[in-house]
Formats: sequence, structure tokens, C-alpha cells
Amino acid sequence: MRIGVIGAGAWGTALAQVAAHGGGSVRIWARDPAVAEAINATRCNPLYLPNIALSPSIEAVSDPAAMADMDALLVVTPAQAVGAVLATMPVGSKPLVLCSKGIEAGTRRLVGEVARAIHPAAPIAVLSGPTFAHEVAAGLPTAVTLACEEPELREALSARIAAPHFRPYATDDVTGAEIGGAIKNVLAIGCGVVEGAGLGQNARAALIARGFAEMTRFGLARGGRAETLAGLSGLGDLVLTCSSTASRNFSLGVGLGQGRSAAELLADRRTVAEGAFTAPVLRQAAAEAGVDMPVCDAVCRLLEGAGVSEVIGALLARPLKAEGA
Ligand SMILES: NC(=O)C1=CN([C@@H]2O[C@H](COP(=O)(O)OP(=O)(O)OC[C@H]3O[C@@H](n4cnc5c(N)ncnc54)[C@H](O)[C@@H]3O)[C@@H](O)[C@H]2O)C=CC1
Ligand SMILES: O=C(CO)COP(=O)(O)O
Repeated sequence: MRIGVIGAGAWGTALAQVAAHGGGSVRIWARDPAVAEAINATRCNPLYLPNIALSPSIEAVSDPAAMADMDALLVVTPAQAVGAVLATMPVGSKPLVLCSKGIEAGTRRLVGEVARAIHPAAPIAVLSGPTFAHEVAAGLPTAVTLACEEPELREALSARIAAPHFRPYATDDVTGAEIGGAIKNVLAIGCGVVEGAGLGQNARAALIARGFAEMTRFGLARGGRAETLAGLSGLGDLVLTCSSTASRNFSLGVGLGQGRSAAELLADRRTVAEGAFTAPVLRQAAAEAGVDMPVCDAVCRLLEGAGVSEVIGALLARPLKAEGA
């Protein structure tokens, strides 16, 4: 199976490296021709994944037409760009494996819903889990959720993408897998705020647990399953990104917790912190679904510029409730 990777940021490049394991043929599309040229010339992606020697079976391109003869496409652009980028791609009935984590602003669609609307003949899969790109690219072990409703395709994709250090677990719950990955980014910002404001490790653990309750409520309301939300793409990724400054979302939260503004922090970055885009859309989607998400709402308010002590104070002062409610 020839694998095409759409998006040559950190994660697209790391996934290309996984798919090239054992000499598998991989073509990676970069929006910026200079990135494609650098990968082909130096066998490295100096801008997005420095210090990783890329496999010789990875070829980089910047023309979407070059993806026409791939057998399956991994979609790895920032979530807000998936619709625009997929509209330029020769997809037809090729399987699309969605690896971006987010919800589209305006439409409130999950990335899979965006892809289905543009390429209705393409079968959809989702790959998501605890996967810092630099660790995966360096060959450190992890496990991921591979979600797809079609059993044969699910099996074929799992077999193609698996490597000794990269272990996919299969499910048919595409929605559950997508929702975990999107919401954990918002919660990671919240945990970064706790760290930046010096609120302590108890607070961070409490936020992870109550955040997971919100992720589960929203995921169930949108048709996902509890076991998926408690799996690698949900709880697994939540624990990873809520506990490490290697997470862009967590580190954005650290800056907010130290009193810096979201605008200032985001202006400094070339790489994407998806939670900043997902948070306001999630607030709308949660209201629409009638799901209470006070932690995610607090993250929204912090991104909008509300003060840390005011927001945390309001969160803690809400009426007491039962844990399972
Ligand atoms: N970096 C990581 O460890 C992981 C990232 N992800 C997800 O993968 C997705 C991509 O993340 P990264 O590769 O880390 O991003 P990145 O920030 O390293 O790179 C983003 C890439 O997308 C391109 N890009 C930016 N705006 C674009 C647009 N409007 N149209 C087309 N291309 C555009 C950039 O040129 C760059 O190649 C995100 O949804 C992220 O949440 C998922 C798992 C791990
Ligand atoms: O999704 C990720 C790890 O699974 C990467 O997290 P950040 O985007 O917060 O760096």
C-alpha cells in the first residue's frame, strides 16, 4: 500500500517515517515547496522536525497532483486547514486517514465530517493517541487508536501502519476517536494554566479527572463510545498532553497562567496549538448538544483574556454536585 501524507509539519513527517518503516513507499505533500525541497535534499525536515534522519523511501512533493497514485492518504494538516487542503487533493475513493485533532470553526464539524462532505466516496479512518511527533520519529514506543467502520480496511491500515515501536489498536468508533483528540488539546491548555499559575499538582490531577468527565459527556452526546474515550485517543492522549511542556497546548497554557495574553503567545509560534482554535468552537458545540463543560469554558475565557484568579475562582465556586452527575 503506497502511503501519501498530506501535511509536512512535525506530525506528518513523523508519520511518514513510521509508514516508511521497513522500506515502505511514502510520499509526503508540503504546502511550502521549500519544505519539500529541504526534505529531498537533506533527508531531514529542518523547520518542523529537526535532528531526525528521514528514511530514504520518503519522497517529498508540493504539487497535490503528485498524490494521485497513492493508495491511502494520511491527512495531517492543522484541523482548520483540512477542508481547504482536501479540496485540492486527488482523492476519489482512496481511504483518508485523519490524523489532525480539532473541530472546524464556523461549521462545528469534526475533521471526519469535513472530509466526508468534500470526498463522499472516500472511506474514512482516524488515527489518534499519545504521540509526541519527536518521540515517534525517534523510534520510541507508543500505541494509538486506529478507527474505521470498514473491517477489511481497518485491518489493512493497521497492518500497514504498525511498526515495532508503533502499535495500533482497532475500533469502529470513528467519532469517539476524533472527539478525544480534539478535546484533550483544550484541557491541556487548562493544565498548562495550572502549572504556569503555580496552582499545584493536586489541581492538575483534579482538572484532568473533571476534564475527562467533560470529554466523556460530550463524546457520548455526539455518538462516541465510553470505551474509546477511556482509550488511547481519549484518556491516553489527555494524560500525555496534560503533563508535559513538550505539548504545544500545555505550554500555551503555561504562558496564559503566567499572565501573558493568548494573542502574544500565539504570535510567537510557527507550529499549531490546536486547542486555541478548538476551545471556542467546542463551547458552541457543547451548548448546541446541551452538555455542561465548565472546564473547557474556563479555558475559553482565559484565551479571551479573563484573569486567572477570576476564572479559577468562578470554577471552584460553582454549586456543589455529585461526582457522576
Ligand atoms: N506534533 C505532534 O506531536 C502531533 C500533532 N498532531 C496533530 O497533527 C496536526 C498537525 O500538527 P503538526 O504536524 O504538529 O503541525 P506543525 O505545526 O508542526 O505543522 C503544521 C503544518 O501544516 C502546514 N500548514 C499550516 N497552515 C496550513 C494551511 N492553511 N494549509 C495547509 N497547510 C498548512 C504548515 O506549513 C506545516 O507544514 C494537528 O492537528 C495536531 O494536533 C497529532 C498528533 C501528534
Ligand atoms: O497531540 C499531541 C500528542 O498526542 C501533540 O500535542 P500538542 O499539539 O499539544 O503538542
